[in-house]
Amino acid sequence: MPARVPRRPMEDIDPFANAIAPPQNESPAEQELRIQKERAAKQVSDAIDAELSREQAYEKKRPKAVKILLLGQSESGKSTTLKNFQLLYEPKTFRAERASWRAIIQLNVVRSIQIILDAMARAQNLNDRPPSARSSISSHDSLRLDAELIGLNTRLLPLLEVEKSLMKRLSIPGEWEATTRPLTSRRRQGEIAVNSTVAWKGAFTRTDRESIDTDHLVDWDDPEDPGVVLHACREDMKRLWEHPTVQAILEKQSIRLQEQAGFFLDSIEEVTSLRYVPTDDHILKARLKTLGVSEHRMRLTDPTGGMSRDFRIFDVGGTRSLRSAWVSYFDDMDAIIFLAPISAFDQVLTEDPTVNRLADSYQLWTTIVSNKLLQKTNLILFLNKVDIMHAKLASGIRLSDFVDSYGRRPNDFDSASRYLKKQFQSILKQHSPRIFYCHLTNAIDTKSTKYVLAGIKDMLMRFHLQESHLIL
Ligand SMILES: Nc1nc2c(ncn2[C@@H]2O[C@H](COP(=O)(O)OP(=O)(O)OP(=O)(O)O)[C@@H](O)[C@H]2O)c(=O)[nH]1
Ligand SMILES: [Mg+2]
Repeated sequence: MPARVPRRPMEDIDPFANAIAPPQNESPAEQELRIQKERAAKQVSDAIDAELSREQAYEKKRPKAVKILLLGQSESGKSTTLKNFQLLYEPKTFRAERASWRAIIQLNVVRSIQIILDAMARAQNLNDRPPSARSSISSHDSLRLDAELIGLNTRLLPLLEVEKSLMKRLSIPGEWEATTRPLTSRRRQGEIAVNSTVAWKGAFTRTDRESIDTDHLVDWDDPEDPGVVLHACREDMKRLWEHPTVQAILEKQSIRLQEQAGFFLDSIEEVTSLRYVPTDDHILKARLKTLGVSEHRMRLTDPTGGMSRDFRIFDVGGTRSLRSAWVSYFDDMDAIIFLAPISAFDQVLTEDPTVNRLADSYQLWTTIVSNKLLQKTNLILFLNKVDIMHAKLASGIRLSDFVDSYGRRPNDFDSASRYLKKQFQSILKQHSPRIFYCHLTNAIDTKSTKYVLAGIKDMLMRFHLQESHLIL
C-alpha cells in the first residue's frame, strides 16, 4: 500500500487563502454575521464596478477635448497666459501652488540683486584699471563705489546661499557656486529655468494639511526657510536698489531692471516680510523660463447650456533652441494662441543679440500662418505687454528708431499698436484666408485677461460644437 501523503493545509499553499479563511471554531451566530457583512461588501463592490463602467461609456461618448497650443518667443507671456487660464478655471489648484511660487519669487529677487552686484563689479573693474587703459574705454562706467556700497555687497553675500538652497530644493539644475570674493566673482547670468518634467511645484507644497488657507501653505517652522535670510537682508537690498550710484551704474550700462521679467525690487518690503505668501498678481509676475512642453487639463463650462468641455492647453519653451519641438504638437490642435510682445521692439533676443525681438516675432508668425499642418487650426494673436509698450512710448523711446517703416507717424500707443496690428494682419493675409483674431493684452492684468480668455473659450466651444454637429 502506498504511503499516504499528508495533505498540506490551504494556508501553506496560498497565504491569501489564510487571510480570508473564516475563523476556526466560528459559532452559527458569528457565521451569520460574517455572511451578512460579506454580502454588504459585495454589494458595494458591484456598485463601484457599475459606476466605473458607466463612466467609461460616458468618456467614450464625451466630445473630444479642445486643444490649445501657446506659442511665441521666450518671455512673450505664454506661461503667464496659462496661469491666467488656471486662475480662472482651476482657482483651487492655482492657489494651492502659492508656496512654490513664493520660492520662485524669492529666486527672482536674488537674481535682480545679483544683476546689480555684477554691474557694480564691472564698474569697479574699470575703475581699477590703470589710467592709460581706462582712457581707451568709452566714458562708460567710471563710477566710484563708496564704502557703503562695498559694505552692502559683503552683507548681501548670504543671498548666494539662499539661491543655492532654493535651486536645489526646486530641482533646478545649475552650477551656482557661492563665492566669498565680493565684486569680482564671475557668476553665471543665466535665467532660472525648469523642465516641465520636473515636479518643482511639489517641492514646497505641504501635503500634511487639507486646508488651502494661505497661512497653512508654507511650512513656517522650516528652519531652512529662505524667507528668514531674505527678511534679514531686506533693508540692505532696499538701500542697494535705491542708492543713487547704483541707479547711475545701471543707467550707464543700459540695464532697465524695472522692465525685466520677475522684477520685485519695488515691492521688497512685501515680498521679504516674514510669513509672505504671494498674491495672484505676484504669481503672474513671477518669472520661470519653460524648458520642454507641459500639458494642462481643465474642464470648462459651455455658455450655451452649462455643458462642460475638457480643455488641454500646451505650454512650450520659446527660446530658439527649443522651437524645433513645437512641430510635433501642430497635429490636431483646435487653436493656437500666438503671443507677440510688442513692447520688445527695442530689444534683442537673449539667445542671439543680433536679432531684434519684434523682427523675430514677425518671422515666427509668418512660419506659423504659412504652415501646412496648421491650415485648419484657428489662430489667435495676442499683442502682449501693452502696459510696457505704453510706458516705453510715453518715456520717449521712439518706435520709428527701430522700425524704419513706421516713418513719421505719431509716437503714441494708439497709433503704434494699430500699425503693428496691421503688420501682423497683412502677414496672415499674404499666406492664408483665415480670419484675423487679435487682442491687445496685458497678461499680468488678471481682470482684462479674464474677458479675453472667456471670449476665446466661448468661441472655441462654439466651433467645437459645430464640428460635432451639436449646434447649427
Ligand atoms: N508687464 C508685463 N509683464 C508680462 C506680461 N506678460 C508676461 N509678463 C511677464 O513677462 C515674463 C515672461 O513671461 P512668461 O509667461 O514666463 O514667458 P514665456 O513666453 O512663457 O517664456 P518662455 O517660457 O521662456 O518661453 C514674466 O515675468 C511675466 O510676468 C505683460 O503683458 N505685461
Ligand atoms: Mg514659459
